[in-house]
Amino acid sequence: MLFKVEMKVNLPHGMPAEVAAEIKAREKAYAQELQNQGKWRHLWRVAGSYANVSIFDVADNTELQELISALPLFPYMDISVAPLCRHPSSIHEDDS
Ligand SMILES: O=C(O)CC1=CCC(=O)O1
Repeated sequence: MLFKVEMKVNLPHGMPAEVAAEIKAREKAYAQELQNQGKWRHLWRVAGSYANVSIFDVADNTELQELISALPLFPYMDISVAPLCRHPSSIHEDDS
């Protein structure tokens, strides 16, 4: 199942820089692991914002919840999720 996931990062202003850097490093490693597994298909920065738009390819809602809630930045993000299905006008046969 494909899901569009929008994540907006809101780190506390008082968070020490080294703590933020350590969380971001763990976030990057985890995100790249999921991309290598094919579960995090797209990861795009929203220009001008500390936010991303992502496409996840997972078995079901439960797997998505497990993956997202394990993100190191999870406590500091506003996240919205939308399920996707194939558009009838799409020419890309792998859109499923
Ligand atoms: O910077 C972000 O948008 C949050 C994030 C998600 C995966 C990652 O490496 O950073």
